[in-house]
Amino acid sequence: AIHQSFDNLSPKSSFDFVIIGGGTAGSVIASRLTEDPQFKVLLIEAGPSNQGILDSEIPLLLNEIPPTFSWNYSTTPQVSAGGRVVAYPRGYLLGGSSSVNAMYYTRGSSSDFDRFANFTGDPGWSWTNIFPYFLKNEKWVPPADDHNTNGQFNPAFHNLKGTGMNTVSLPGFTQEIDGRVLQTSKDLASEFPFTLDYNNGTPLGLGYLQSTIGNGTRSSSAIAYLTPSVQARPNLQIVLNTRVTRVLQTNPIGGSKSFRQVELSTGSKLVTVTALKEVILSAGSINTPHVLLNSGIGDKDELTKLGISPTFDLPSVGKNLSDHPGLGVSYFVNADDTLDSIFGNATLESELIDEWETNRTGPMVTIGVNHIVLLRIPDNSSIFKTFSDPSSGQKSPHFEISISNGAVFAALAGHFVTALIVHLTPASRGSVSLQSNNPFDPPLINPGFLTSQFDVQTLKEEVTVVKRFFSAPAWKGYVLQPQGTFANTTTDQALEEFVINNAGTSAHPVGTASMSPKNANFGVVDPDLKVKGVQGLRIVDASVMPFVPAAHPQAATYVIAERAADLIKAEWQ
Ligand SMILES: Cc1cc2nc3c(=O)[nH]c(=O)nc-3n(C[C@H](O)[C@H](O)[C@H](O)COP(=O)(O)OP(=O)(O)OC[C@H]3O[C@@H](n4cnc5c(N)ncnc54)[C@H](O)[C@@H]3O)c2cc1C
Repeated sequence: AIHQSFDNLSPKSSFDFVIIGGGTAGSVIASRLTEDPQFKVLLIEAGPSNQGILDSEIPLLLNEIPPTFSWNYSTTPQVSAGGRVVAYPRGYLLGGSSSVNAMYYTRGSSSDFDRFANFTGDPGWSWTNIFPYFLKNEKWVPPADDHNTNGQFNPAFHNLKGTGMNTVSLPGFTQEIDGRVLQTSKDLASEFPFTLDYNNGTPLGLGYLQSTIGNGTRSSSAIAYLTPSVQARPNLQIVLNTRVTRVLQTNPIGGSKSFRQVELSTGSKLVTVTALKEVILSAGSINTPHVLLNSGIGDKDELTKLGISPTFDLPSVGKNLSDHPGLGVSYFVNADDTLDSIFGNATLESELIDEWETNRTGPMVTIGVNHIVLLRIPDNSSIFKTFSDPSSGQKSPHFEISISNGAVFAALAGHFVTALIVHLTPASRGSVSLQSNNPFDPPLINPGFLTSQFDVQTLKEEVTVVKRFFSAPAWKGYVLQPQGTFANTTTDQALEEFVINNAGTSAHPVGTASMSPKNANFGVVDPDLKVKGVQGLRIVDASVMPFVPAAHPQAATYVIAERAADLIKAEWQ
């Protein structure tokens, strides 16, 4: 059942597992654990339901999702990025960030997962062992326009059997620029070669975007895993609009501290609920360390300074924040049929929403990006004379370029083509910390953007690669002058200033409750995702990744959650 408030829950209820956060990972865990009727599960979500939010359902309207469904965080001033305070979106509703994200489905490279395995000493995280979980999560479906997809993906790497959960598809609406994008992979084949499927473990080249979209509609963790039949399970209770403030100590087990109790706010008062088996913290890369630190689990000296009694000294909590800095550059184009026409014209937008509601067709069924390019900085680049390569391997990209038929991610007057750069291998690291001992105060989020010169120098190089992309013959007569301050990036210094003044978040934070080897004196969780040194508390969300993968991280989050569900079931069944 779904409850709008904690007060609606029967006071007699008892739970084997209490999951904090009904987001991307938390919804997977709730769904998988309650497949076993013997497990009673409580899922607590701070935000409201995901139902009936049109801007969340319609892919192209992702930027119009109201701020009521975000935690509305922002960063601390980013000293190496012009002192700017950067908005930091996080989903605040059932499905979490999967209900508000941009729906890119990118798994990362095989070496990203092999690095997880080597770093943690657990072969279970390797690409080979994780691959079945991609197929367990993914439900490959035809695109919204049902076009022939031969030559646009490799079926060998996907689950076409209908047994998966999360719908994934190719773009269901052709953009006017698609032919030019594909022609660029021929015009400049050595730099931008076509790849049939970037989700095959070696994501290098220009390929068709795969998205978590089915029938022209967003697929989120809530939609895919908390279906009406899952919600109807007698062993699952979902409580919305309920914020967890802390995890509390329960009786020690085998001489170790135990944290099986959850403190939450009903809106008017703080109450507790205790798990018989485990508390699973799935509040995401920002709020998971926030809950831990408020609970006294973190660096004991830092907590003491804030007036919080340390309950367990774990200095790595909130450290190692890794995010992909990104930026967009646009060119004016010699056309008037770009996506910009839609956003400047309320009548047209509403007609296209009507088309979407009636047929699930038209431009609303995509995110406005049909192709992405995944590339490495060449080995002989002078950058590597100064910096070591932070990528996970030779077949793993350093950056991604998405090509969009408009300035879809910015409100600009005119007609544009846009390249969105995601710098996939940041060397900078940041942190999540507390500003006070009040659990309702937002955390201090410092991604440390551009604190490593590697990130500045590679982003400069990445912008230069975009310029080469649009210099291909395919764009002749179509691409006009660069838009805004991008037009001024004709000198090295101006390019550097452009990067420093424009790089922002791709909303991909990970690493703040990182896995580490079982007996390591750093890290937050063991490879089985149990919090180090304590009992009854596990973390399952993007925060456990020790390195940010060379990909938008929802696919990695899904497979981590799928494997975690198996680990938890194996332990308690
Ligand atoms: C705007 C945006 C665009 C993105 N685009 C993409 C993309 O295109 N492709 C991609 O792969 N990735 C994308 N990402 C990243 C991806 O969505 C996340 O990495 C992933 O969803 C994280 O999953 P999670 O389970 O760790 O956290 P979340 O999905 O954020 O879940 C955390 C949940 O916990 C709840 N919660 C937090 N604190 C508490 C508390 N104290 N009490 C109760 N509940 C709490 C939250 O409300 C939320 O529902 C994007 C993210 C954002 C925000």
